[in-house]
Amino acid sequence: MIEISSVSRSYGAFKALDNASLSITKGEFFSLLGPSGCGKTTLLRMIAGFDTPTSGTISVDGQPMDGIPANRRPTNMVFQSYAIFPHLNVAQNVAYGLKRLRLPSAEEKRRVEEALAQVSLSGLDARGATELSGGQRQRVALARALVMRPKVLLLDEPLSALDKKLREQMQVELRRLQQAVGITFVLVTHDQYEALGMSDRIAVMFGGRIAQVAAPKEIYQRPVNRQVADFLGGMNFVKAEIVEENAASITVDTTGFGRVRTDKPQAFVRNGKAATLGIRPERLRVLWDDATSPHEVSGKVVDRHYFGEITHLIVEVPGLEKPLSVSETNNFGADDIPVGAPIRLAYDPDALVAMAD
Ligand SMILES: Nc1ncnc2c1ncn2[C@@H]1O[C@H](COP(=O)(O)OP(=O)(O)OP(=O)(O)O)[C@@H](O)[C@H]1O
Repeated sequence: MIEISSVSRSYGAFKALDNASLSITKGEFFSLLGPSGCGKTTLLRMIAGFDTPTSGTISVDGQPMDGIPANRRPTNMVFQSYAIFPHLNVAQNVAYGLKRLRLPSAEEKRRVEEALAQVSLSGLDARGATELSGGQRQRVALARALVMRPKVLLLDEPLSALDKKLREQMQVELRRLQQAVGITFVLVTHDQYEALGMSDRIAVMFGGRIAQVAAPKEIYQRPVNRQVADFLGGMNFVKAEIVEENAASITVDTTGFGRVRTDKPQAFVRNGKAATLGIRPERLRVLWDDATSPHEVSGKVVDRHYFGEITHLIVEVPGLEKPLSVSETNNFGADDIPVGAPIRLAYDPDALVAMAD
């Protein structure tokens, strides 16, 4: 559907995007995720036609986009700032782009109503654009893009202006909307929860380069390197040495977790013998009383942070350079474990991931 082939974008000597290649499938909800300045907006703008690659090509539906202006592309963009016209009402805002198509007025009205229904704004046609909540403004911006029936909807941090509750609600709605209309969505975000929760696949970017492209679970559980692992949430890193590597798995030696064989993450490229073994804090579980596990480490609680439904325990384990961070639910009383207490932790070997250094 969208083919991005060796695309770079330089501003003077600075490479905002460095040789990015990517295939986005028809009907996919695809996210570009990365920290500020990693080049994700630059890539989105080039798909939209608001910017031009310095080298490389972008095709949509098999058609190269070189030289095709934004308004002639089968794409439509929803901006972070909404860019809603304050002097027009809701229906006029949504109809704005349609004017150029010179549709019969009944047909135009029908399409506006359809788009408003898609974003759950039916009945607000006559409302002034300034008389809307943040969430409603966001919906108008979406309806205005959808009414053009694009093949691809490009969304540049569309939810970043909303407060947390509303943002979470809109994430669910946006995902539902995408599934209902079946249009390919490409979303730019720096919020890992947003990307994990909404996407079919995610491209994680750093410094103008694509580090990993995979489904949310794969990205979260099998990050290719520490940078990706870190960006997607908490991760314990343990020093490791590669003893064997084949097409499907990697075997590493560690202190603390011993010799571990893990599935190989996609696009794993080793750099000598040194590697890192990672385990997410929620994949370490407290072993209570006499419970045992074939896979356990033991240590001492050195700090504790309470977060309502969960507690973060910081556990020093002999032989490990850094204490382990453990995220345990408070169902069983993790919030009552005192600092200084001895503790045993169980883990599933499948939760361990070897990463390139
Ligand atoms: N017109 C421009 N001239 C010079 N540098 C630019 C220009 N546009 C973007 N850049 C630089 O290119 C890099 C990538 O910018 P881009 O907007 O793609 O980042 P981003 O990942 O979307 O970040 P953010 O989340 O902050 O928007 C940044 O370092 C930015 O300063």
